[in-house]
Amino acid sequence: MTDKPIVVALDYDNKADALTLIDKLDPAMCRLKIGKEMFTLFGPTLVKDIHNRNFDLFLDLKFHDIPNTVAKAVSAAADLGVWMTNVHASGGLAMMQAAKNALKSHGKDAPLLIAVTVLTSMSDEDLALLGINVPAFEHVLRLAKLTHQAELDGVVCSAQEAKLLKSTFGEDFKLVTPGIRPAGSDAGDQHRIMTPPQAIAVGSDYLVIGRPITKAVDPLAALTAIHQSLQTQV
Ligand SMILES: O=c1ccn([C@@H]2O[C@H](COP(=O)(O)O)[C@@H](O)[C@H]2O)c(=O)[nH]1
Repeated sequence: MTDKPIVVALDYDNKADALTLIDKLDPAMCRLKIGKEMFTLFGPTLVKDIHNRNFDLFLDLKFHDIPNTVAKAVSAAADLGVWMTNVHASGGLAMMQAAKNALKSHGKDAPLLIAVTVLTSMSDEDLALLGINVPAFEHVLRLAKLTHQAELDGVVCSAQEAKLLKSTFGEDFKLVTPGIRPAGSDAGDQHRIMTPPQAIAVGSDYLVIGRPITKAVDPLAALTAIHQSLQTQV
């Protein structure tokens, strides 16, 4: 199992609430993620606040635009010193290659760069509405192949595709899996889900977990329970 596989997704509209939770967490137990909501509301200052608390930060902005624009956005994310950032694989090979090239000048300080395949909220039926008439796992595999060809560090996928992707691309290709739900917890808008121990067992490197922790009555207890459920299976 990867060192510190849990990435807590902070989707708050209130910075004080987010910092209250962060101040209860231990950077030795988890990494953090902020996405479009928190970055739009609180910007690079929030990134600094999180870095000052010694957490690795995944800046989940899922860039998807023309290659030149995405390259500049990824470079700006790298300038913030984040641990990981991402683009949409659907932006295509040239876009992903431009993003990767933009990180060359950051050398060893470059963040991990991964690409979103098929959002974990999407089912086969949702894909069919877009004219994609193959099961989600096939489209994930197709986009992961493109991502691998562009020499990115890995993909965002669901844990349901993890076994297939690990056996196809090998151990070094990182699998970052949202749609993680402890047994009995509410799936919400997520479709392709798996429990934390199952996700690790099938090859997920990083488990992105939001509401099962942040909406719990006791978020620290929820995180600790998930952390312990992973330790017992090592
Ligand atoms: O395919 C994807 C890509 C990103 N996400 C993000 O992960 C978290 C999941 O939060 P939960 O509350 O655990 O559902 C959220 O920030 C999404 O933007 C994803 O879910 N699926």
